[in-house]
Amino acid sequence: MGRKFFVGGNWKCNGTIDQVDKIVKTLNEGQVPPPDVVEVVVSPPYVFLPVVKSQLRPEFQVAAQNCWVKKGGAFTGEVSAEMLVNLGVPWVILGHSERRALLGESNEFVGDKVAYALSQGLKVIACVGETLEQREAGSTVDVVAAQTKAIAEKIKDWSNVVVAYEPVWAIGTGKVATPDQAQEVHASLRDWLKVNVSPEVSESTRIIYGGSVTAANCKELGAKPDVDGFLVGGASLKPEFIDIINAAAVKSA
Ligand SMILES: O=C(CO)COP(=O)(O)O
Repeated sequence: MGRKFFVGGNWKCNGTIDQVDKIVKTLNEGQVPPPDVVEVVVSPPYVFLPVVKSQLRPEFQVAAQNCWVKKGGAFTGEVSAEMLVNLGVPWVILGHSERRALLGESNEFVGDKVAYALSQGLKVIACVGETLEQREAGSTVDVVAAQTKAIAEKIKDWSNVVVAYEPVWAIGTGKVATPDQAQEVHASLRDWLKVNVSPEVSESTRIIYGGSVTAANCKELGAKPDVDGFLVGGASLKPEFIDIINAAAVKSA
């Protein structure tokens, strides 16, 4: 079995209820390939999760953008994995570079979060990626390997994990990685999984690309053999997200 194409929309900290209604309407009306060809997951801010989940076409799923590292309790401002499960939210994005950089989430903390979320039955989109300085210093492969290792040390079962390679310099900048740059890192991540986890996990785990993905660049990126889909930021708030979902056709063609 091949890896099913995966398209995630990370809305980040954006939207009003009126805008959310509009985006959901656009998603619900869009022509997209069937669910056996592409898995679509949209990630609104927490406060909009219930309304999006209740209004979204049933074959699209929702994800939270974060969750707490362990069981809920006296952790003001946090949302626990248990709460997401309780609301029927199947997915969570963890380790996004904005949280790593702005909120100081370390590799180890992200590994703990991934392990806890999986233990509660959530599926995880785990983000890795290098900064511009790290790329220029030639350490891209080492950086993403270290981020992946911190997760691999804490989990055994990868079947509910999607890895999102999101180079920090490409996020929100309009500076997309070239298809070859993306393929190179995706292949190195897949090789890392093969050597350090197992050939089966390497073969079956989806590695998706994020960073300035648009309708204009998604087909070329998605055609690369180790690019199994996308995690889309800015363009996931726009009608072009439907075109990006349709890039799944490059794999099923
Ligand atoms: O961070 C991202 C998705 O998680 C990518 O954001 P942009 O698509 O806006 O560059």
